[in-house]
Amino acid sequence: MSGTSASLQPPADAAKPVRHPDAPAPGELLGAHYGQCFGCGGEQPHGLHLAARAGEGVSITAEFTVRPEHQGAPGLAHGGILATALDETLGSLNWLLRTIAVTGRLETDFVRPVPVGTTLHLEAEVTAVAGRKIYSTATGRVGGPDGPVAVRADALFIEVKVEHFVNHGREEEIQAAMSDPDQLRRARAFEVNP
Ligand SMILES: CCCCCCCCCCCCCCCC(=O)SCCNC(=O)CCNC(=O)[C@H](O)C(C)(C)COP(=O)(O)OP(=O)(O)OC[C@H]1O[C@@H](n2cnc3c(N)ncnc32)[C@H](O)[C@@H]1OP(=O)(O)O
Repeated sequence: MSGTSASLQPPADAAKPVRHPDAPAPGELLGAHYGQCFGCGGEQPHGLHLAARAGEGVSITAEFTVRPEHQGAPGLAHGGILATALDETLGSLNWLLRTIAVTGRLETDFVRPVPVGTTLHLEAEVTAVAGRKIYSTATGRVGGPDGPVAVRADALFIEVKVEHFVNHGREEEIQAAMSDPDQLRRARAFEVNP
């Protein structure tokens, strides 16, 4: 079964997304926005280590290989992990808009089981923007970028100020992120939404 709830339908006056002039070029790897991020961080041993690449327009491609620590049923990826991979890919789109945003709603269809060892080929794009609301959609395919769809999602991200993280995040991680020597990650965290 698939379908999208009313809150994921952009309003009639929604705008087309506009790629930021300083967005990474198509084909360029985005890198992690935070080393400890479970989705993309390289310092997170059990994380997904998802590698996202800028596409044309406001689109992203990404890959994630299911490891044994990502199982739900024996030999199969946990559904929540697959939803995380979709969420992370969708979240990466916001860097192409140069907007900081968090997931408000994520609706996921699980179409096929995904065995351990499989590489999930993800594709996501922003479909519309209405004020602070960013509407986007993603698929994850198996067997190659043109293989059958195993998972798909529609999402609503909401633009936030950096204070969202500073006010709600645990102090020690916020301080560490603020002094991250990686200039690009600092820029993604602090300069996109002054
Ligand atoms: C110092 C270190 C910095 C680090 C910098 C890092 C930067 C890069 C980090 C990115 C990280 C990526 C990782 C992957 C993406 C996550 O996983 S993000 C984590 C998961 N998400 C969250 O934790 C969000 C938790 N929720 C919230 O904080 C609040 O509910 C929100 C989403 C900010 C919204 O609250 P709000 O700002 O008060 O906005 P609100 O007025 O309620 O809603 C605004 C509009 O959105 C609509 N809306 C809000 N929620 C929903 C919903 N669930 N369903 C439908 N509509 C909704 C409202 O109806 C409203 O619509 P309009 O009335 O304007 O038409």
